[in-house]
Amino acid sequence: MNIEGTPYRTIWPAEDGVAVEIIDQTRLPHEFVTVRLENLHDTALAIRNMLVRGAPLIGATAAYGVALAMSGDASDQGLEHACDTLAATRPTAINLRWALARMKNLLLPAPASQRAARAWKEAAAICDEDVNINRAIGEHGLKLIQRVLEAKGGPVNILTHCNAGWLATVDWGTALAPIYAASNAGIPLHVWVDETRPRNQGASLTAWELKQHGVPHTVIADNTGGHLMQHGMVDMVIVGTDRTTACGDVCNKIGTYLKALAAFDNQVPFYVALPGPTIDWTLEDGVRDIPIEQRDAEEVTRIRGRTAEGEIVSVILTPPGSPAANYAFDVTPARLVTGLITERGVCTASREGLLALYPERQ
Ligand SMILES: CSC[C@@H](O)[C@@H](O)C(=O)COP(=O)(O)O
Repeated sequence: MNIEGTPYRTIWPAEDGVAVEIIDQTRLPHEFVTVRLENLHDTALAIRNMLVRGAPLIGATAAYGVALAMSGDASDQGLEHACDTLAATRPTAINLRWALARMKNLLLPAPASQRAARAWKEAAAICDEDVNINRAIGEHGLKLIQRVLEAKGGPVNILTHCNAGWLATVDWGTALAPIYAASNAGIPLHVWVDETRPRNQGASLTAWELKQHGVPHTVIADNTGGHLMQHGMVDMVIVGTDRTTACGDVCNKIGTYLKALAAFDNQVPFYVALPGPTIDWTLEDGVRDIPIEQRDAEEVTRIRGRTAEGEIVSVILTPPGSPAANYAFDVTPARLVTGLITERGVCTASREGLLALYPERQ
């Protein structure tokens, strides 16, 4: 992705080779700031405080966190400590655990003297794989968008929730990858961007990305999607996911389930784009089994933005003393999902559908 003409990924090793650099996503869309992560502590804080977020990027960052930790203490205890610390940062996105398991399986049998070098190489490989996976998701999703174009003409109106774009991954994104592929192919399209309270990843991040790429879009309040669907103003929904079960239940940013219900009621196709590492093959029933992160109530009671004078401030929305709850994710049952867009193709949201694409998981 190009930012003002400069190609960027969301995470990269620093030039001096002893740190990692990220884009601080808490500062967007008002300021573009990069931050150096120097050690395990910095990395864990960056994930927990959501300087980096989005399931695939959390996984990639955790892999680099292990590499940074190995550069300091490459003992067995050092490795255990790094993996435990990073695993405790956020509970829902399975990519975090997937990346840590991959690093641990690689590093544990290796001599301590070789662990740091191997960890840096593996973290870079995870990042490169993520980019290739997302590019492939884009190509498969593009065909779905092309079909809508052929059926009804343009522009194709796509609704998305949260940010599952290049900022949520190393590059390209998952839900936004087909949109970028379609835009690059010259397909006329328009994206409805759910603001995605409480942290506003849609209004702050998705809108910013789409603007950088020149994709026409409109930010809407979270409750608007149902109305638009009733009036034929949404041709398809594409969202990302933080964890999808082996049976195709999809966990994603809070509010996704309500969009799926509205889409189902209005016969609007509801697609979920995901890389293989987001599938949790150990779980079946997503509503019952996926741990849902609960974050600080202040994310609900306050809102952050820029004043007319250019100052970035946080203001209070609620009466003093009103309690608030902040469930960060919800689960959309497979029966509401039209299809899963993966790097290996599109399948039904079902065990059979997923196994047809990932037969090695039989
Ligand atoms: C490609 S990212 C898919 C999901 O991670 C995304 O939709 C999402 O819910 C992100 O949540 P966040 O809390 O911002 O990390």
